[in-house]
Amino acid sequence: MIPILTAQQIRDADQYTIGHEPITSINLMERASRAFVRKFSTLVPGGSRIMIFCGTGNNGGDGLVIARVLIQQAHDVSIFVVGSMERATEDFKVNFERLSVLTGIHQVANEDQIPNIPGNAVVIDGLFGSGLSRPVSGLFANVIDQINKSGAEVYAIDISSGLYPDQPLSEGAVVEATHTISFQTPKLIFFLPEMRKYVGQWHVVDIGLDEPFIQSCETDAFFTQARDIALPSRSTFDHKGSAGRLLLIAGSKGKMGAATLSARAAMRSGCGLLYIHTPCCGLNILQVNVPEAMVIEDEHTEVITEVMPADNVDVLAMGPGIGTNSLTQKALADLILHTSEPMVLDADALNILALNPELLNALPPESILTPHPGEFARLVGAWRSDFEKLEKLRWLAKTYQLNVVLKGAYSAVCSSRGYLYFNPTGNPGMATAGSGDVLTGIVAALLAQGMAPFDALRAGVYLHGQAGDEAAINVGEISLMASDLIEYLPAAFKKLHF
Ligand SMILES: NC(=O)C1=CN([C@@H]2O[C@H](COP(=O)(O)OP(=O)(O)OC[C@H]3O[C@@H](n4cnc5c(N)ncnc54)[C@H](OP(=O)(O)O)[C@@H]3O)[C@@H](O)[C@H]2O)[C@@H](O)CC1
Ligand SMILES: [K+]
Repeated sequence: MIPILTAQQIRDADQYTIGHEPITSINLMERASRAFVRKFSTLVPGGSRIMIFCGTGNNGGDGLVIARVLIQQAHDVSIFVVGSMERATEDFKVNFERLSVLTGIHQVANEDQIPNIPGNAVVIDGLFGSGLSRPVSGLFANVIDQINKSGAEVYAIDISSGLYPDQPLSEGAVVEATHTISFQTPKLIFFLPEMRKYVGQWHVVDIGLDEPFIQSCETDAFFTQARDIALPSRSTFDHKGSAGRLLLIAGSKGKMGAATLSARAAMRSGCGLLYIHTPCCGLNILQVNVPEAMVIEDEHTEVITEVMPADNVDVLAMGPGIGTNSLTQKALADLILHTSEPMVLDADALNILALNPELLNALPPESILTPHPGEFARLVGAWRSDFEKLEKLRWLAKTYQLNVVLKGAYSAVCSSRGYLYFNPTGNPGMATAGSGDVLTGIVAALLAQGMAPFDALRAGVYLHGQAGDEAAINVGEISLMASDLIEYLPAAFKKLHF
């Protein structure tokens, strides 16, 4: 996993690397900027007119190095330095001298000197990086306004000017980048939907900061990588009873599709034995659609009214398609009170929890919740910013000792200790009916096979997204539907067994 560092930790990593590699700070700037150019060159067609805007801090210093390297590669480059040279950093000054030998540098000291930016130009934004200390206003804001209005493609160096790596949106001007080429580690804001407009598509380039130092930084947020995902192992002497016995409590009249999707996803995820508790109306549907499962009928024809834990199952999962009938509410409450092992709750089970919040206290510790943003809001109330949303996620997980995933782009998986792991897989095509039911089946099956609850959740979210990515390659994001996720689960599992 990749630790997500604060602005201060990034500065510390820079300083540590300078002192211990050792490398001079001017050479580290050179190395970072050359890494930027290597990535930039893969994204921008040759022959583009490139306009580089620099502040006089080290982000601007990077801009000057990038200008020099691009000029040496025969690109058409114009450079604009905004703000006072008196405040320039040492490394900026050295690179200013080096560049001056090769080309003229435009100074922008007032509004009249802001250049016209054609829509077909490529802008490189080096106004501010991680050293931003206040909202951007005045001349800098005017320059940013021109950049945003121009319609040109914008490549931010390290981070869009006006954004803090680890804080909510400031009130000042912010560059709306189409791409951000960031140094060494992704920044927290890259994972937040409200920042998308400013960050654009992000890329991280290795600038050789000290890896042991980065790994030793204390943080509670990470970006999950494939190598972090463990899977249950099968041994020669396994039989269906030892490969995980799951009781899925799902379905109600008109919502048997949710039960079917969950059940099939569980079987595709290695569940050894699957029981499905469902209202009588679901019997035939499930027997036909999931012949691998054993179906237990509720007394009621249309909704679930009573279900208890049984000795012959390892894990309980409840929610897909169950509705929120008062009889089902009571069934869930009774089940929770009689269960001591971690269970998986999704969909209407979460809505029932929101209607009866006292049940949260009774949930077995380490249970797993898989809300989408609507269900999450019902559980914790509305939020004003994505930062507040993450705080609420941590609060829910820590207060009730739960493992919770907040589904969406970069689904945030939170452990009961409040550690956040952003998931790298998945695509917008997965925002489709039944997608969540598939996730429930995958996670419950992994849990039933003996994985620790947090590991099962993180792996399930990763595999679900990977199946979505495999499906999207073949059917496209628009046509993608939840049953495709199940079809492509084998490919997702195979990919992890490299
Ligand atoms: N450290 C390293 O070795 C490496 C660093 N690298 C690069 O350096 C970047 C960080 O550089 P940095 O720390 O110099 O800060 P940067 O963002 O350029 O600007 C600071 C200047 O802006 C000013 N200022 C701030 N806010 C303002 C506002 N709203 N309006 C107006 N002014 C404002 C601020 O003023 P002050 O707050 O001091 O008053 C100060 O003068 C980093 O993102 C990466 O690109 C790489 O080369 C790798 C090696
Ligand atoms: K920048």
